[in-house]
Amino acid sequence: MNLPPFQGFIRGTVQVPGDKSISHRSILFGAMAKGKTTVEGFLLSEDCHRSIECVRKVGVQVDVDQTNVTIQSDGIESWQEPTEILYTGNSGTTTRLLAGILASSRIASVMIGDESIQKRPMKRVTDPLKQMGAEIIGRENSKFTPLAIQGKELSGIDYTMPVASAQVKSAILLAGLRAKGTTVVREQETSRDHTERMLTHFGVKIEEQDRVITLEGGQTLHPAHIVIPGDISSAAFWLVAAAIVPNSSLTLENVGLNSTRDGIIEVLTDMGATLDISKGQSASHEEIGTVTIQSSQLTGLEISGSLIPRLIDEIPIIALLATQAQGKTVIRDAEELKVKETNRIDAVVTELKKLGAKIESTKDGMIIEGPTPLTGGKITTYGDHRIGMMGAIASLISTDAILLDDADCIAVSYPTFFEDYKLVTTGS
Ligand SMILES: O=C(O)C1=C[C@@H](OP(=O)(O)O)[C@@H](O)[C@H](O)C1
Ligand SMILES: C=C(OP(=O)(O)O)C(=O)O
Repeated sequence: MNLPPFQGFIRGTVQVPGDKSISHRSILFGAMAKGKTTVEGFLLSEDCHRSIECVRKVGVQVDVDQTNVTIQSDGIESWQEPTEILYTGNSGTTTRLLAGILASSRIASVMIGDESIQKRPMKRVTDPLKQMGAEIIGRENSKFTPLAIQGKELSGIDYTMPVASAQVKSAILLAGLRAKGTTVVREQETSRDHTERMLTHFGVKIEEQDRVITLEGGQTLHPAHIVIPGDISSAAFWLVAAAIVPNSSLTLENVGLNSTRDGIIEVLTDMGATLDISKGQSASHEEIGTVTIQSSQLTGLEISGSLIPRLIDEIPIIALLATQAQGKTVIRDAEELKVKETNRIDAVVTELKKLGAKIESTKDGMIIEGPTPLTGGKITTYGDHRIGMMGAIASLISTDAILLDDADCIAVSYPTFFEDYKLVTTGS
């Protein structure tokens, strides 16, 4: 896709599509509950379709009507053994959360994903699940998919997380729900807590104190109605666009503002962006609000430690933001980027360098010097939606056209991205 250089400013009001993390959970938890779960504001992206297809294969009925979804299930105890392999595509969230759920079910199943998923680490979930008694076989001693899982009764676990990962935390908690005894997950850094919030919404008793999450086994989920907020990880692309294109002003409505996900707001504020945030009423245990941003002078800063999990998926677009900030931006403690859809440290540094950015990789992040005017060029996405969107936003400030080798991958999380691109650049 060829994106010509842009000469105007960013303006208008955008409602980004539903949150991807919460959309996955609505399907998976709805499939575990006995009865009818209804969802509003569902994200109709490729990754979320993978979650829907997987639960359909175990006998759960899912009806999609635009962004309204109905899940009708007889409960996880009635899941049927799938005759086909469960295909999780590009979705780490589907693969890892489902691994925990299937391990505690009573059915045998096999899961496989696309080329990228086949390279992503699974031992981080298979190890603790096996400690709970799970029967899992996977490539290279359960390091990678395909994973073959024979569901059975598990025992609770007291597990200290070696990495900040909501997918690992969720897999253990979901397995713990049907296990004997208590499951305790201890986090060193807080990762997104959508699972804990949504389990509460489904009537599960779960406690969190000082990064220690505890639940008793033998609990069932009660069907619920879920309202999904706009995805702050999608909103981040427009927030950055408005921050770096001179004379811009943009409003994002109905954005999820969960405090375990709002690191991008903190970074923009600390860099000197002009932001106005009004929090609305929470829906389905998640905070929601409206964010307005205006372009302004930006200054580089350090991003590290507990802030990293709060903005892990936003680092590609934050790197682009940092190319336009005065001084140095240092991103540390972000090794996890190496095991996403692609190695996002290498991908971001290689691709932004092609556009003339002053950016270097480090062992756990990157260092960016700004402000630097960006040229056009050919961006390789590596099939990674977030690299694709970073490239598209770069075209809003580049002097020449940006050529994206594969814009289709953006549909993994944001299928209507280019409609909103047109909206914010043309006003309609
Ligand atoms: O739980 C989730 O919905 C997610 C958790 C994060 O992954 P990790 O758990 O690997 O950190 C994030 O990068 C991913 O996009 C979605
Ligand atoms: C890493 C991501 O998702 P997942 O882990 O679900 O593939 C992402 O959306 O950036």
